[in-house]
Amino acid sequence: MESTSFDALLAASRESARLGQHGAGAAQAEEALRLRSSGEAFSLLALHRLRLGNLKGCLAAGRVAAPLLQRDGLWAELATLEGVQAVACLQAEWLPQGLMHARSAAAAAEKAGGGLAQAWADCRLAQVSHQLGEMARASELFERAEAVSVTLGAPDLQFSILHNRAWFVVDALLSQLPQTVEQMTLALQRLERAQKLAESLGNVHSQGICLLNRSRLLMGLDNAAQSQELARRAAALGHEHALTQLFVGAQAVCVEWMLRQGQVAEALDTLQDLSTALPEADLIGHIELQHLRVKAHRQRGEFEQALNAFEALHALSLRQTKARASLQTWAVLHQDEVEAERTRARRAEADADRMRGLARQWELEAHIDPLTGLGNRRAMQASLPGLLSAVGASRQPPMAVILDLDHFKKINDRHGHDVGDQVLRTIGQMLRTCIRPGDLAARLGGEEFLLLLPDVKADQAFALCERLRNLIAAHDWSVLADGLQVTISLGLAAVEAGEAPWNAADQALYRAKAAGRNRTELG
Ligand SMILES: Nc1nc2c(ncn2[C@@H]2O[C@H](COP(=O)(O)OP(=O)(O)OP(=O)(O)O)[C@@H](O)[C@H]2O)c(=O)[nH]1
Repeated sequence: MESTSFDALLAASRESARLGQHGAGAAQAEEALRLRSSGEAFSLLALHRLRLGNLKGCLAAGRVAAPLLQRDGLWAELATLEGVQAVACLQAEWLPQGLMHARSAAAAAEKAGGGLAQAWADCRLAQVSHQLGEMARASELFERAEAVSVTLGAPDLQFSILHNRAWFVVDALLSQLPQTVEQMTLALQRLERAQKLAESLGNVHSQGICLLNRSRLLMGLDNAAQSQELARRAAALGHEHALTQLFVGAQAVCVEWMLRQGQVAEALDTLQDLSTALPEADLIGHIELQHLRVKAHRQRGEFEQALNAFEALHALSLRQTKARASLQTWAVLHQDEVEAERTRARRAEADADRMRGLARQWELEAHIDPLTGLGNRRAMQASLPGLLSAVGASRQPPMAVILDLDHFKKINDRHGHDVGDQVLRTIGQMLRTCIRPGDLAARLGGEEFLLLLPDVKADQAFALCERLRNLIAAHDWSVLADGLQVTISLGLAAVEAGEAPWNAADQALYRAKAAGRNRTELG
């Protein structure tokens, strides 16, 4: 039950990742982790948190996930996770760690084997290389990864490569670095291709960021009308799927357009609404809005307000620098926290293992007769549907044999209860050795045993009964007690569908007892 809901939550979180619905995906991964500690669930959580802009949370989940995936030899999953962490480090401008994670991704991908994991790792390494200013290396890696993604038909990887290559141009544009028309046009083409892939994948997050970045590039190329159209579509997607960063980014493009149109009052009103909507922690978003506010006041000649806005912008930038610096030291400072999380994860897993072990043992005990080690009545009832469904092929119902010790009360009375127990145990062993691998033997209770024999004709089953009866009668029981003799009576009949599947065998046994015992009767 628990494992079913865990598996379902994990699958749902994976599906949310595929569809770019990261708010829901993070909640599903967290819910799954409440049931069981799992490298895959932590890894999904890291991905969702990255997409939601929670970089610290992403890295925290990643640090717990990595050793679990490594322990289980899930190299492809580990490569993906390392790639996600590399991207988180890049977003925090923590390049050395980004490089480390990208290299770990490549190492894990090599262990995983197969071109796809390696191509993803190349893509991550390319992103880091670009950020480090190694443009030629970045292009080479991107091209190698792209060739693999096309050959293997991996549209999500293709999307990532196209989008990342275009993003470098958009990023430079946002940082007010001049870009050539050729660079912007090429980036736009890549994003158009990426957009088609995102649509075919049905991933709303990917579609949204494509629309947004296309609208930013179009603004850079002074194609305002089309830029507005795309920004509005991106904002609608962001609003519909609670992707706040997307929504605010797209609205910021609209504000930019209002400013170009001279609609300054409207632009300032919209900026106010956006600041309220954006979570305080989203510094990048607030900085973008504040940039626009400075621009708006300057445009209207409100230099004092522009100066105030600029000071606020400066304060935000300072906070961002501090946040980035603190994120860089965070991993070191919070080593204890991470360790505690790991210990908790290990303990939860050990607890879950123990509970699973106990459950298995209880399940087993509930079906086993402790005296003989044979199955009990419950075990027989549980295996009956399987036996009967196999009947279809052979068209022959299993034979049931009920076997009962003769005058067992006298044995107990004369030789003691312990000897009686020994007799029952010995009979259990004899039954076990006499039946074929597909046959079932159980102790129904007291001195009564049941055999279920699939794929056997009545005369063969009768012969087995007689062999057993003679074996038991001829056995040297005196090793257990002086003068001890044991015989059995057997009733044999085909298993019947319905409430009392071995009723006919029971009736036959009754006749065997009535006819003088130590004999087999066929029902
Ligand atoms: N030693 C021992 N005796 C048991 C166990 N379970 C049931 N018995 C005894 O088995 C005896 C069964 O007696 P009855 O039902 O009269 O049957 P019987 O003496 O074998 O007579 P028939 O079946 O008519 O031949 C009772 O005395 C029970 O106490 C057990 O686990 N160990």
